Amino acid sequence: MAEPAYKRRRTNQRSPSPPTYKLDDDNDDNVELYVPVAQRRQAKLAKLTSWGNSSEQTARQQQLEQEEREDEEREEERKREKARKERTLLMEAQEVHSKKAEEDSKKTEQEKAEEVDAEILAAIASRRKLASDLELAKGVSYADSLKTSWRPPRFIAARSEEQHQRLREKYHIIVDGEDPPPPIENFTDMKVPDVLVKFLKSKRITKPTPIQLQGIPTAFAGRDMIGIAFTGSGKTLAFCLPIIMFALEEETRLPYVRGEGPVGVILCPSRELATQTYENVLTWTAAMAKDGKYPQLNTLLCIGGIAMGEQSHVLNKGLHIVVATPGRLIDMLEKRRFTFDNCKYLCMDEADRMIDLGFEDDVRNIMSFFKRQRQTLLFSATMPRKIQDFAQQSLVKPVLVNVGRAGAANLDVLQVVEYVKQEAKMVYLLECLQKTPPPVIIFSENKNEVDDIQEYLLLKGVEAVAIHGSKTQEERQYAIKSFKSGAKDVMVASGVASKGLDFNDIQHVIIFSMPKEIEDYVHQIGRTGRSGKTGIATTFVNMNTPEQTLLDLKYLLMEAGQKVPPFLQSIDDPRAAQGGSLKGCPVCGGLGHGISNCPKLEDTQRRQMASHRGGDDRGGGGY
Ligand SMILES: Nc1ncnc2c1ncn2[C@@H]1O[C@H](COP(=O)(O)OP(=O)(O)OP(=O)(O)O)[C@@H](O)[C@H]1O
Repeated sequence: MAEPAYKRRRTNQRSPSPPTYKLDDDNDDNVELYVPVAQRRQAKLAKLTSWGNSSEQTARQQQLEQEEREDEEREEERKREKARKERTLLMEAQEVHSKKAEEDSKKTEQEKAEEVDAEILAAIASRRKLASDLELAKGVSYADSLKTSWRPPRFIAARSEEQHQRLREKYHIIVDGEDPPPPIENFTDMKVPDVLVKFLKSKRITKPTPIQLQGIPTAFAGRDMIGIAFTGSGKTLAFCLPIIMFALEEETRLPYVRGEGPVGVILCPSRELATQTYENVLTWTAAMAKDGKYPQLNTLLCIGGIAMGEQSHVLNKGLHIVVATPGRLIDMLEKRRFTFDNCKYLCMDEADRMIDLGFEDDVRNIMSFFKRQRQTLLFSATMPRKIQDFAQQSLVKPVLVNVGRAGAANLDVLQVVEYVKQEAKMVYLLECLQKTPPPVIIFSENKNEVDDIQEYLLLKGVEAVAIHGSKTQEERQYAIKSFKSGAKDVMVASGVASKGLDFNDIQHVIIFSMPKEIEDYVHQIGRTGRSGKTGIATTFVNMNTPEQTLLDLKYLLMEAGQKVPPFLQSIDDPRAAQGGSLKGCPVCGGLGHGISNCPKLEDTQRRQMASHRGGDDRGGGGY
């Protein structure tokens, strides 16, 4: 009687068969069960010798031995095949690895560094477009620039593109973008009203500077633009004139009444810069209204630290132009003190600084108050490639107008770099002040040091005022006013006063402590040598100045054809030893380092981390 199946299974469990192994894990259909040779031989021998006479058994024995030899050979072959397979995989892996190593070894250190730089740049380039949240959410994008009624004079429009290009080359203007408007060499041909041309002449502004010559026609034509030109080259007029002309056109067509406007807004990263731009706009609009031929335009200064009640007389009329810092502007828009329902023009001065200072979201917020397409203009003396690329994506058919390398120093400034020991700085400062007559600006990176320098100078009988971020709005205004009017000879300032401020005929800029970021240095020395005049900048460096900064400085001096002192000459660029070209940093424009060593990037990341932790680390006094 056959045993029940469950019992047989139990028996098998008690005397288990020898273990079997799969040879080929990848293919279950062809599984070949492997029984070790010794076991196979023993089983076979027992089977063959268990029957027949002795000669038959001997013959079977020999046959068995023969089979065993064949088995062994097969076994050897199987082992060799297995080893071959394993070796091939290993070798393949090794080959791939050594090929990559060979390719890597062919790359210069410079190429490897460039690859790393490109990776870092790609990682930080993931910004959102500079557009309003509504536009972003709805995917609204405009295909065409804003239409304006301005046309260049016929004789200029009739010129060929080659002729335009020759003119640009004459003034070292580089333009980029589709179908750029023509450069125009005088204000009258730009169709600027005679009264304003006369007024500008009275201020010794007779011929447009290169950025004006290409930038004003570009803005008049309604094109979005990025304008880059060195410090003191007249960017303010280039972006104020178009807004004034658009406002005039609107007001002439149908006068603005209370609650209407503005036509356009100019955004600045600091209160001081906004105040200065506002004063320029007031001067130019007043000059036009003076002879009664043109209507009076109303301009509002919208910055933190001043009571808006003071300006209620402007808000009680139709409003044409607003000059603002981001924080106060948002506040006013949210309170609906005015709206951007008919606003068509947005200009950001020192646009890169605005983004650097963390105003990117504020700018986007401001954009969301626009109800229709706007013309957007971004201006700066230093606009590194990273911000240019990012900004270009946010504009409509933009024209890039570039006069000189973004971040290059103004060639009208004689740059002198001196090695001065920390403890000798104060005394040497007095000696340095003798180089030129006043007015002189002294820059320091540190607020306490600004105060110390002012105190020291006052003790020595020098009429000095001081300005930095911890001063009250009144103190800041007093310092600027008394220095501008000539009542004070020396202004001691921290970085806040450096960018964009236009003081009359500064003879000498002394940089008491060299800023870490070379862009700041470019802006600081740029307070002299403005509107075609020459000036001197003396910079103190010593062993406290980071080598990286000194290297940036060395290259900047070389680029500007300035004297490089021996202690700077002796600093070697570690990148030079690695071969290849020494490109400027795309984040800050510094020529002495790549992106991986960028102090500005480090600083931005530090600030971002601080703001993630909840701190508001924004500087610049933009509110
Ligand atoms: N076409 C011109 N001819 C002569 N002087 C001019 C001209 N345009 C502007 N200026 C004068 O040049 C000075 C510097 O101009 P502005 O402040 O606009 O420079 P900027 O390019 O904005 O400099 P920054 O980058 O430092 O802000 C001003 O005093 C201005 O009146």
